[in-house]
Amino acid sequence: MTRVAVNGVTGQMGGAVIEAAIDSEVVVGFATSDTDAVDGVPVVHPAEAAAALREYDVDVVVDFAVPEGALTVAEACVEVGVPMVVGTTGFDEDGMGRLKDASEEVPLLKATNFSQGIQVLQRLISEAVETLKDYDLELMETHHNRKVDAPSGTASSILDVIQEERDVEPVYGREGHAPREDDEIGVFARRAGDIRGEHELVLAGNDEVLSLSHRAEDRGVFAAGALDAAAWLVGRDAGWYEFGDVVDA
Ligand SMILES: NC(=O)c1ccc[n+]([C@@H]2O[C@H](COP(=O)([O-])OP(=O)(O)OC[C@H]3O[C@@H](n4cnc5c(N)ncnc54)[C@H](O)[C@@H]3O)[C@@H](O)[C@H]2O)c1
Ligand SMILES: O=C(O)C1=N[C@H](C(=O)O)CCC1
Repeated sequence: MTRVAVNGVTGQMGGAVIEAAIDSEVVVGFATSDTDAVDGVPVVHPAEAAAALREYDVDVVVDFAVPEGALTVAEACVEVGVPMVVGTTGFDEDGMGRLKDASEEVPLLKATNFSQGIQVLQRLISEAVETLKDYDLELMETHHNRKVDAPSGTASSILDVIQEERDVEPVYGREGHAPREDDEIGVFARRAGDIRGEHELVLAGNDEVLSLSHRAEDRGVFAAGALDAAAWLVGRDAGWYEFGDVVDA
């Protein structure tokens, strides 16, 4: 059974990972909270992560925290030689560089969205944008009212997919006199209730509208995907991996 450490263990996703762990065992968690344990899982401060990885004989780390915390634990993974699955979003360019550096020493798999549906949505979007070359594109994401980063990491990844096919300039919201330029893509982030995650791309032109969308109905979909990725990652060579590698396996 894969022995997993969860970074961000006292959070919404940390709880979902513990709940979803059936073929894996969550043996320890990292968080800055004062909590000693959550659902029977011991909680350790991230500054002590390296020692905990050794003490609990961890096979792989699953991370759903904050960028600063993910980077702290990534350093511990490099020190001890433990693979890491990174689910945290909102990294800046420097943070992404530090993750890439870590992947030179350990297997590191990063995904902004661990649902299989978003993997398929991204592939559909790539084909649609390539085919409907002159259609206007607008992107919207909706998440719960506790989400602290915007737009979502998933929306940023969708933008990356689009920009592989077309040179578009993201416009994050519009107000006042704001005529639409041909190369724009409007990006809108809504925050409300406990919405788990909705993403929609609209392609409009030629007297028709195509809408491609995905809705996550439970955080368990992300937790299950991350645990599948974690089991897949153990034993691989050091390097940078993505969730598409797991979905296609
Ligand atoms: N990739 C995906 O599929 C996916 C899915 C859901 C959420 N997420 C991302 O996961 C992250 C967490 O989401 P959430 O809803 O669980 O948030 P949350 O706020 O509920 O939980 C965050 C957790 O991180 C902990 N934390 C804070 N500072 C820390 C530090 N320095 N070191 C270690 N832990 C620290 C908090 O104590 C808490 O346990 C966000 O970035 C979110 O975008 C990714
Ligand atoms: O709940 C969140 O926060 C989510 N974050 C990821 C993102 O930023 O894309 C994935 C969807 C849920």
